[in-house]
Amino acid sequence: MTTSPHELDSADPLAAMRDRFVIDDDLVAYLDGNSLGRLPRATLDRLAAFVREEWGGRLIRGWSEGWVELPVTVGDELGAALLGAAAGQTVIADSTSVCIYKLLHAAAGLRPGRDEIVIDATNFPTDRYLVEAVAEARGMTVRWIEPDLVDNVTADVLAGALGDRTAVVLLSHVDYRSGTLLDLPGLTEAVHAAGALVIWDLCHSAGVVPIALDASGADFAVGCTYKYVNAGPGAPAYVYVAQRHLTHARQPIEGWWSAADLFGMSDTYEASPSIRRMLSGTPSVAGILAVQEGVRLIAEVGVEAIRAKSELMTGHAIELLDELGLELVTPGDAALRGSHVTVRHPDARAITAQLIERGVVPDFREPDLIRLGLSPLTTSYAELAAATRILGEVVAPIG
Ligand SMILES: Cc1ncc(COP(=O)(O)O)c(C=O)c1O
Ligand SMILES: Nc1c(O)cccc1C(=O)C[C@H](N)C(=O)O
Repeated sequence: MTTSPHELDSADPLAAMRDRFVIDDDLVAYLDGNSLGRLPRATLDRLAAFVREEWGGRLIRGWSEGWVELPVTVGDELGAALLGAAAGQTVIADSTSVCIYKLLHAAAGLRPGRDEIVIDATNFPTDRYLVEAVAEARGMTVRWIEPDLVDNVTADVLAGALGDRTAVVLLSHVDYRSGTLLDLPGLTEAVHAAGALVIWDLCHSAGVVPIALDASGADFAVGCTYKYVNAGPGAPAYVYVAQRHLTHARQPIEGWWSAADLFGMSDTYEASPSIRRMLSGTPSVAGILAVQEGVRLIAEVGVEAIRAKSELMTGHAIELLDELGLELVTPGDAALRGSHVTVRHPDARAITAQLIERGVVPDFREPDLIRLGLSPLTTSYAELAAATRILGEVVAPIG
């Protein structure tokens, strides 16, 4: 006999976390937490208090009462809870795209004499566009890897692209379409063996997949906070720079916030010796506070527990989708996938529109993919069951 969604929710050790989020929408199922996570109740209170008391009450004094340090203190919290990063290597800043731009320049600058940037053709558009832009600006060449969408960047595929011209490799830890999880330690080692540096885009893995950047010897990493970190639309991103690169890495938007003495108003620029050198201008205090609340919720239960639920839930989703006879483009092996599951269907766009009409929110990705994001802190088995039941009703007449 199959286990009911109610029984699965009752047995879920993270089920109570759902109550820590605002869930007052009219949806049957929200399966898009991998694009925009739900609003934590703590964030609602924290931001209201910040606006009223800190901004409203303290005004400019807030900068010397803690705001200036926030990018680094919250960066350290995020690094410790989500990235396996010791303090002093992670900072909250800008958007993922801007941070990727900074890191590509910084990494390329550390490998003078090498003129290739390697990236896979399946990577997220902003990553691909920025690699092209930075390569052009620096007179470098883009070396494209063309992996299979499901297998994605394996050691073999990457090996064929690396050589003594490789300066930098940019990889996404979890593929935004297939959900394939790459071997971060293994691929990092392969890049290093070629004498190159690696930048990891952790957008679709941080908060749902345990990550050990320090232990893996990763050079650089970047990611957004509005997905599994639940920090809200447009919340700032984070940048990780391994300690050993900190004093040498130079980024291209050096402003007063990356300078050694922020309020020194010096005539000449001297980069901060700390991770602050990755900042540029005034950060969004409200945005960083939202990141802090999201990180604290994850830290409370730990990424390992989140991953355990994610593996079970994505496995359960795959079973339900298999029963509907749908084609999956997500690895069947839990060790090889992140926390979203993707279906390929020629009518994916129309199906997604019908699902949304019936209160089920997944997302559609060009050209024929429907992505179901399972966010372990907020997604219930009841939601997943309702979504797949409705999906079955929608696809049945189409075939
Ligand atoms: C893998 C990946 N990288 C980068 C981004 C874009 O980052 P942003 O728009 O926050 O700069 C996203 C999602 O939007 C993404 O999924
Ligand atoms: N960042 C987004 C946005 O500003 C608008 C709509 C969606 C997004 C997303 O995050 C998309 C997401 N990265 C994806 O994997 O497709």
